[in-house]
Amino acid sequence: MTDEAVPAESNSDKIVSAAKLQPKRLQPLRRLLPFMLAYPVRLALTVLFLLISAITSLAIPAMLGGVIDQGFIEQNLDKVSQYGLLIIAIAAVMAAASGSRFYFISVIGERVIADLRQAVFTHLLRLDARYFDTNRVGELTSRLNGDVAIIRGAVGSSFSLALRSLVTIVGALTMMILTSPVLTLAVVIAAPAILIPVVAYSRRLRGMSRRTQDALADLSAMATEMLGATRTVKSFTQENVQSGLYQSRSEDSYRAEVKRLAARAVLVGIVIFLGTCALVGMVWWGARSVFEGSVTAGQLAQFMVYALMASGALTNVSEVLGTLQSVAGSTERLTEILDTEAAIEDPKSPKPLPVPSLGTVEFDRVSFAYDPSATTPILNDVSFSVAKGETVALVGPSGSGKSTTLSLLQRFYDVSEGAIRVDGVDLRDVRLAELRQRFAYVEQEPTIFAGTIAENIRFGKPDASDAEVEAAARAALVHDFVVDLPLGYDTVVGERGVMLSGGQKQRLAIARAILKNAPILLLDEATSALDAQSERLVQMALEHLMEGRTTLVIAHRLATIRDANKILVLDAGEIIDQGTHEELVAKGGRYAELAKLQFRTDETI
Ligand SMILES: Nc1ncnc2c1ncn2[C@@H]1O[C@H](COP(=O)(O)OP(=O)(O)OP(=O)(O)O)[C@@H](O)[C@H]1O
Repeated sequence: MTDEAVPAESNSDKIVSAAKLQPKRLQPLRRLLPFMLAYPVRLALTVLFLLISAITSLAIPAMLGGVIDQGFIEQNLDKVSQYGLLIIAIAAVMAAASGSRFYFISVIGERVIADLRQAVFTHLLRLDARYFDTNRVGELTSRLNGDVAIIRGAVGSSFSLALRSLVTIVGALTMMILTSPVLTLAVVIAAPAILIPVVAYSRRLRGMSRRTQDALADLSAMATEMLGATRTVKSFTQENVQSGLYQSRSEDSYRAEVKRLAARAVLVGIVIFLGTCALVGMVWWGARSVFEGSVTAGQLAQFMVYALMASGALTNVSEVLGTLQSVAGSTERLTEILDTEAAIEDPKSPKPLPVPSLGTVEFDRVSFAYDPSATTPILNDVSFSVAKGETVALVGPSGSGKSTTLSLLQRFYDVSEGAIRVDGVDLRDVRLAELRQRFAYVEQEPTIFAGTIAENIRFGKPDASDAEVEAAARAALVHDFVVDLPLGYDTVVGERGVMLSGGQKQRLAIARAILKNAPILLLDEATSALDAQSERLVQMALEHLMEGRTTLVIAHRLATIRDANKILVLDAGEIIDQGTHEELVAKGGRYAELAKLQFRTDETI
């Protein structure tokens, strides 16, 4: 009985999946069609091999009927041999066709997945900053990985199985009718007696399965969060607390799963019992027909094989439909990304920026809010201009809008009112790539990628020669520590540059900016103090970078501020004062207060 329990259990699963089916939820699958239709030859070959394999597999039971009636019953060994050879020949064709069908549909599946993944990734990179403000990166990568994996697992095999099963059902039913219309009618009438109770019961299972999945999702979200923050967990000695929390959630998931399994066990029992009753009924009815002489023994055997093929195919279809439903869900989540339009795109008729660059920046009565419905703007009526080669420092308390100013300048967001001009041209009239080529941006906490040092420096100019990379590295004082590394520029720096010190990371980011060689430098000075030696090296690297470039700097260091041609004092999104350091100090007031509190003076101590 245990041997039977295995297929019976998987059948119940399939039937449960069928019960979950809601046809309209399969609609998103249509979006996969264009990806498949892009490969018409492979698709046509798949259909061809599918038909050949289905037809040949239907021919074999017909041979079986002949073997029994003309071979076994008449005890004619020659006939058995003839049919045997025929079956072997048909099986050879069927094997070749099935293998080819599997190969072609799987290859199409892989191709579709690769194309879809690429389309989503490319599209995501084009979307604007606002999109990433409102969508969690973790969720997006999970869509890119998880949803693609779900589709990948199903597209090739499930489509193949669904097509083959549908053809088999139609073929087997036709052959059943041809073999014995009366027996077919009996089967068709008896089938609902089994299906109805099973479907009704499996509805209960549906809700349970969702609860298990929710509990599991909760568990994996917690693991991702905690494993990404092991240092914080250890530092606050929360290992045991978090482990306990994880355990209690894990137990929830376990209990939900046990409940579901118990319910499924009942379903398996129902399926085994009703299935056996049906089989006994069919054998009894078939035997009666043989005794009456309305069918031969061979025809009965043939009929039963077709009936088994049809029921196998039916359970396959139901299983596939269940799988396709989750594929539809994943497809929907991915196409949602593809359907999102970037709020910031290239203008319809772009204007060219002057060549060579004028190196000027102008904010003209700019107002801006991240949330368009907000009543108080983040920047309010901000106007200033930076001439070629000038250094302008932005200072102000936390949250006053300094980083926002640099984001707007690179057109990560569009201004709500007013205009920003670079080299005399409104940002919104310039192609995004052309605009951003004008800036070298050094972030406060520079992004270091998991590749090698050379790859990190080359990030903005992938075709730079080794000599150019080294020249930039020398200017940024990166070369000195690189030569001491065993693999030099080919040293892998680890995710987020974990193998580098804070000062080294900053110099690496400066080398990257030097190599980009853009006319306007946007600099967000690090607030965290480096030791004096590191600080001096970063300062020297920055001086190389600033040479001959227009610079807009969010300043935290007194040295930068002293050297600036102009200081803009921001407060709550407004420029409350501007001038040189000496002028502003002489005025006293807000700037002098701020300077005392905020600016790092370690270099003057
Ligand atoms: N992506 C965002 N979405 C919504 N609000 C934001 C976003 N970025 C910043 N803000 C808000 O805009 C205001 C200005 O932030 P901004 O980062 O420009 O200030 P800042 O002067 O650079 O501050 P800090 O010196 O602390 O970096 C803050 O109130 C902040 O909460």
